[in-house]
Amino acid sequence: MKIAVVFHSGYGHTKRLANAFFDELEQHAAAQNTLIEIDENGDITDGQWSVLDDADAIIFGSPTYMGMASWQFKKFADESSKRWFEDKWRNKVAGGFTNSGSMNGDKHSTLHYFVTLAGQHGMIWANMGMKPANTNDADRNDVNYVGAFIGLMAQSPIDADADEAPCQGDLDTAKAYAKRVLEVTEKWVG
Ligand SMILES: Cc1cc2nc3c(=O)[nH]c(=O)nc-3n(C[C@H](O)[C@H](O)[C@H](O)COP(=O)(O)O)c2cc1C
Repeated sequence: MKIAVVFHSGYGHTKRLANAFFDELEQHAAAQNTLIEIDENGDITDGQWSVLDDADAIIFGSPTYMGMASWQFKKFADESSKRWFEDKWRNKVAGGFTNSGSMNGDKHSTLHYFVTLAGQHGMIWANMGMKPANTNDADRNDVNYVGAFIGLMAQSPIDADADEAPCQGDLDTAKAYAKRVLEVTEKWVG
């Protein structure tokens, strides 16, 4: 099972989330994983494109900026059109995560964009497969306190450093989502 995580992070908070997700993938012997960071110019290397082409699952990640994925992620997504022409990513598993300053912050637009991107490539979307923590007893550090079903959402206060946000609950949610991606990929790849 080959799982690739490709993400952008302007200031390190989304990278902290990506690292938590990736660390959980690495706990599973059956998975061969690669973490790919889109650089400040919106680029990845030819070797990294090859890793994506060879993967069974590709997980997209970006901060939410002005209600959408960052322009660097969008540049990467536009570049992926070269794969679209050849159906290179067809039937790979896809998933995605985003992080933003507000609890809501229009993160849904970013995840929806990832779902659309995955659909254009003919990929199979892996949702969260877990309940939100939304009762009276719920705590900010509970798994899926931000409460998304479609993909992973995290929140980082805008004045928090990247070594303190997203909070542990969101990092635990990233780990739970990594398990979900492993489960879906294993079933799909067989
Ligand atoms: C250009 C820009 C636009 C932003 N737009 C939003 C937004 O639409 N919604 C939101 O909740 N936070 C927004 N934020 C806050 C970031 O999402 C937040 O600081 C996030 O943790 C940044 O992640 P990063 O460190 O991976 O870049 C914005 C920040 C920047 C710099």
